[in-house]
Amino acid sequence: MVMLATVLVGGASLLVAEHEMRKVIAAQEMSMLSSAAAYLDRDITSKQQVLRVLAQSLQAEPVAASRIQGQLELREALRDEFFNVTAYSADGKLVANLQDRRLIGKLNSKNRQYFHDTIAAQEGIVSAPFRSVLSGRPVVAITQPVLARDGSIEYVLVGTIDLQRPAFAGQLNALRDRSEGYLFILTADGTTLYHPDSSRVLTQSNTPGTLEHAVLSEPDGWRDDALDHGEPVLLAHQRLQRADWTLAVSFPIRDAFASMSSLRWRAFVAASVVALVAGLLAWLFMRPLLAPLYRLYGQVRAFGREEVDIELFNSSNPDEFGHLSRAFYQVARQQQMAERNLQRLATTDALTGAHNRRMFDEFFPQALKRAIRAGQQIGLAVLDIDYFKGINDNFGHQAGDAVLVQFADRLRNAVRSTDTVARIAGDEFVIVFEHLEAGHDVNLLGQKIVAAMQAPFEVNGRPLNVTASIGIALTTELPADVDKVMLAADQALYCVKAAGRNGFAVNTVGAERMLAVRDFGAPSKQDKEKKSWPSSRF
Ligand SMILES: Nc1nc2c(ncn2[C@@H]2O[C@H](COP(=O)(O)OP(=O)(O)OP(=O)(O)O)[C@@H](O)[C@H]2O)c(=O)[nH]1
Repeated sequence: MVMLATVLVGGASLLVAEHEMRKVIAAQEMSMLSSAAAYLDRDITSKQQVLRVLAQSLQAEPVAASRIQGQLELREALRDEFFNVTAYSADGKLVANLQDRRLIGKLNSKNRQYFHDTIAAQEGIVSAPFRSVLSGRPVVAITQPVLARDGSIEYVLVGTIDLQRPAFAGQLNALRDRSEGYLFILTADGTTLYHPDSSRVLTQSNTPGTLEHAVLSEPDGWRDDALDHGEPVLLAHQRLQRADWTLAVSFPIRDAFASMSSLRWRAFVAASVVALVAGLLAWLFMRPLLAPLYRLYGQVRAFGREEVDIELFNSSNPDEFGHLSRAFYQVARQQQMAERNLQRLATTDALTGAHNRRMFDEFFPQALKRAIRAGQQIGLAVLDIDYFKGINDNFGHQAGDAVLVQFADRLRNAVRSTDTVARIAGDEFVIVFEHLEAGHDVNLLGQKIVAAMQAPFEVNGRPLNVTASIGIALTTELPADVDKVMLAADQALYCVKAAGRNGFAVNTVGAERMLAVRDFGAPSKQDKEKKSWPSSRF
């Protein structure tokens, strides 16, 4: 992350720097072009001035055509300013030639464009570039008419500039202090007037997509998305004032940013090294800080495998890991309690608080297995409240509920804490007696329960006698299965009911006969009362 961030920030900074650098280079090139354009403007003006002075002197003191050659040769400034200077009569005949007087009278320029333009304009012009008939070199002509006293054109003076003369190119290139890229000059119609590649001079191109078109179609300025022979270049251009020439510079981006590319690479390497070292140091620094987090993670996983207790997370550490551990402790504890609550609701009878049928069905087979492993006897009592329907019918359903609650309480109080009381149906309860030693007097169990019901129950604020029938099964021989134990207890219960209720019977599992039935004999006075409860269904 640190490395990525460093490289991104470094890359973005270099991009911004490159962008700014382009602007700086473009500004430098534009300023150079302005200087070069001003220089050329001054140069053209100065050349025109030299011709104008000559023309004025010829107008002031008219001379014969044959004497003009002498006039030209007298003026040193003409040789300094021009490649050659010629003079033509109004009909185009060569009357003077500074370079070679032998050609006088042998040439006629009346069909040359610059001659026509000068005659038509009646003033000096700067011509389009053309190949000189005299020298065979690419030249530009600067003309100046010499007027007769009547105002007509008597002669035309023509000064030519050799476009490939080292002085011309040298002066321009001297203005540039860069070796990358090159400078070139175009005329308005796309003719190349100057180019370092001399074969390009006098060629014409102005089709869209070319460098020439890019230069001529836009106002003075620069752009950095032009292509010069497929190579991206920064293109700057500026028009002259004295001629319809445009100076332009093509500057290869690759060269311009050669130093930048190497800088970019070095910056990338440096940033990578710095980021690596920083990342390593950060890791070394963070590792001991994060160690408690890894420890906590291991403890949470161990807790998930139920290998450690939840209390392990009740940390007193005042740091972030302590907070995290305690937060986990609280959440896990709440969940544990919610689960326990759910478990309790699922296994408890909502009315009496005794265990319910589901709990009994799970619990009893396990209790049997435990007894088998311990080699102990196990007892199962099935209880049914006598004439309970009559209680509901005569005293109301709420009274029946109150009896059930009190009945369950009395059962729990009558047995040991290791014995389990459950309500398995309306008025049916069971008690599982565990840890019974061999020879245990089971009658005592039945008697204890019967005795617990002796005191009157309290229903609607009034005493009510409630009795129960109890069938007890005892496993004398192990193993014994659940169904057999239940059947033995049910048989015992049936016997008690058949004998008139309010008593208990004990049955051994798998035995042919009943072990004992406690028979209360004739129904007591209370039993008679119960039977006399007014109920059609009773
Ligand atoms: N109040 C109350 N009554 C219930 C509840 N569950 C079941 N009962 C009622 O308990 C009565 C049980 O009736 P029986 O099975 O005929 O038993 P009994 O009247 O005690 O008859 P014996 O067992 O033969 O003495 C039914 O009337 C049920 O409607 C309960 O949660 N609350």
